[in-house]
Amino acid sequence: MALSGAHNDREELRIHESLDELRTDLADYIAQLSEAAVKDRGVFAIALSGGSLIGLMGKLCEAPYDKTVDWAKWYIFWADERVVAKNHSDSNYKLAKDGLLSKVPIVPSHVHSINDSVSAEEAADEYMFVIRQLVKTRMVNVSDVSDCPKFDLILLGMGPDGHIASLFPNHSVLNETDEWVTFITDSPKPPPERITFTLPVINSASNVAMVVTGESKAEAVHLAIDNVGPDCPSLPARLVQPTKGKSVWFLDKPAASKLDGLRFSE
Ligand SMILES: O=C1O[C@H](COP(=O)(O)O)[C@@H](O)[C@H](O)[C@H]1O
Repeated sequence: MALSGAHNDREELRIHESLDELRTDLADYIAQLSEAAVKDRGVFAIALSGGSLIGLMGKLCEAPYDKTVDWAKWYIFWADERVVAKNHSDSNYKLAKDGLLSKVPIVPSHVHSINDSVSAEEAADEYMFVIRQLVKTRMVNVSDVSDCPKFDLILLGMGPDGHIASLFPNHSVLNETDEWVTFITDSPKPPPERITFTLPVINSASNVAMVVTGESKAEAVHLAIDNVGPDCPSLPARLVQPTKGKSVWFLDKPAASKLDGLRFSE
């Protein structure tokens, strides 16, 4: 690892020499959290995002993880989803199914994707209902601070504009505090209709991982982590601050290249 450190006892920064090294560290991290949650509660409730994240999780399909992870105990959700058919190339579900879920022995009934045959608003409402039922049975834990679901792990990517899940900069969706899951119909990044976990749910998780690679994201990483400028408080990535949980940034060197105080020797 090029560098590993902590801003405070709840926020960790892991900067990797190579994507291969990042992939291995990410797989180790997820496997360890899965093992701990299964030991503690008998299940592991994990929420995925779309985009580059799924490719970076690829090592989980390989030895030793394919055999050592207790896949039957995984309950899978999406922190955000595009409102398109499940077989559409824009679907975050399809991305995860093709790249991960079809390659490991996940229980199909534990995979909680959105209803793709209703409107964005209805899909968000239905998804919240599904999560509510699983909170009642404690398949998903509940936060004692916010009464929100407390996922064991929420995995987030970040766009070059600093968006996470489908929470975009300066969008009114950032102010949603009543709902666990909400919808937008005007995403600046296509496709326009999406559903997304809200900030209170993300910040209620036990663990949040932000997995970000590439130079195009270096400026947003700098703004989010170095907390620069009071004028950009609505940068979504900056608003990820788990109330009681822990957050870890997984970065490669290009994504970390604009962080204050970091100079890498080649
Ligand atoms: O649209 C989305 O973008 C973000 C970031 O994607 P990336 O390809 O730049 O990593 C992703 O995290 C989110 O789930 C997705 O819907």
